[in-house]
Amino acid sequence: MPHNPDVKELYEQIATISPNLKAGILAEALPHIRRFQGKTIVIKYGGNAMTDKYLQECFARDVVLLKLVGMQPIVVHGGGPQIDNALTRLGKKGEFIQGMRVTDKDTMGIVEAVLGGQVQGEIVGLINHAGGAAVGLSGRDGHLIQVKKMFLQDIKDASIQHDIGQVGEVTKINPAAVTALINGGFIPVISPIGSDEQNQSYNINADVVAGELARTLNAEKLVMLTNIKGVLDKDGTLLTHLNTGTIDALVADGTLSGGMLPKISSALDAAKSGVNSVHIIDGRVPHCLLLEILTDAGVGTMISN
Ligand SMILES: Nc1ncnc2c1ncn2[C@@H]1O[C@H](COP(=O)(O)OP(=O)(O)O)[C@@H](O)[C@H]1O
Ligand SMILES: CC(=O)N[C@@H](CCC(=O)OP(=O)(O)O)C(=O)O
Repeated sequence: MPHNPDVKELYEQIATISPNLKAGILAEALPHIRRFQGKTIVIKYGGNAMTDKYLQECFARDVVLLKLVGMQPIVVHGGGPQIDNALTRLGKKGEFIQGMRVTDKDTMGIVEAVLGGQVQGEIVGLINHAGGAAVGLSGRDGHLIQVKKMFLQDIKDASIQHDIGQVGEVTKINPAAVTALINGGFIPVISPIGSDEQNQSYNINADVVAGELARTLNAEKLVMLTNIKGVLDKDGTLLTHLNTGTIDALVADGTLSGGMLPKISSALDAAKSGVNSVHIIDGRVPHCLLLEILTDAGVGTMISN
C-alpha cells in the first residue's frame, strides 16, 4: 500500500475487484503486447508530469513492464518546472517565447545541471529501483543530438525571428548510442541537451527531441505525458483526435499556446514522418502509460497526419 493518502482510495478500490475481473483486464493486454513486441516506443516524460512521488513510481514501473513484455521503451525527459525552481532559488525568472525558454549563458549552466543531473538521476534511479536497467544519456553523449542555434519564427508575423539565446534546432540525430543500449537490454533515459560543431551546449525543448528521435528510429509510437487531459478546445473540452487541418486552425485562433505549441508541432512532424501512433496523454493519471499502450481505452489526444 502506498503512503500517499491521495491514492489510498484507488488501492482500496483495486482490492475489491473480483479475481475474474482482474484476470480479464490482464488478458485484454495480450493483443497489445503481441502487436508491439520488439517495437520502439518513445516516451516523452514532461517535467509537469513528474512532480508527484507516487506518479513517478507508477511511471517507472510501467516503463519496466513494457520492457519486460518485449517492447523497446526510450524515455526523453523534460524538466521545465524543475529548471524554473532552480532559477527562482537564484533570484532569476524563467522567460518563454512560444513555449521555448530564453536561454542565456547562466541559464544554460542551470539547465544542464538540473536536467542532466537532478532530473535524469532521479528518473534513472526510479526505473532501476523498479527492476529495470536504465542508463542516462545527454544529447551530447555519442554525438546523439547535433544542433545549430535556433532563431524562432514569430507565430503571428513570419518576418520576425526571435533570438532566444542558447536554444538548439536539431540538425541531426545519431542514434547509435541509443540503439546500442537498447540492444544491450537497457532503457535509455535522454536529456534534451545538444551540441553544435563548435562543441557548444544548447538547450532543446524535450518535445522536439522526443519527436525527432521517434522519427529517426522509425518508432511505432510516440507518447507524450503532460499535466493536462490532452489538447483542449476553447471551451476546455478534450479533443480526442487531431490532424494537420484541425491543428493549423487551433494555432491560428490561439487555442493552442505556450508549451502546447512545440508539443503539437513535434507530434505532428512525427506522425507525418511515419510514426504509427502519436498521443498526448494525462501524466497525472496513475499508470497512464499502461492504459494507453496495453488496454483498449483511448486516453488523451491522438495526432495523425
Ligand atoms: N489548447 C490547449 N490544450 C491543452 N493545454 C494547452 C493548450 N494550450 C496551452 N496549453 C498549455 O500547455 C501545457 C502543457 O505544456 P507544458 O507546460 O510545456 O508541459 P510539459 O512540461 O508536459 O511539456 C498545459 O498545461 C497547458 O497549460
Ligand atoms: C528550449 C526549451 O524550452 N527547453 C526546455 C527543456 C526542458 C523541457 O522541455 O521540459 P518540459 O518538457 O518539462 O517542458 C526548458 O528549458 O524548459
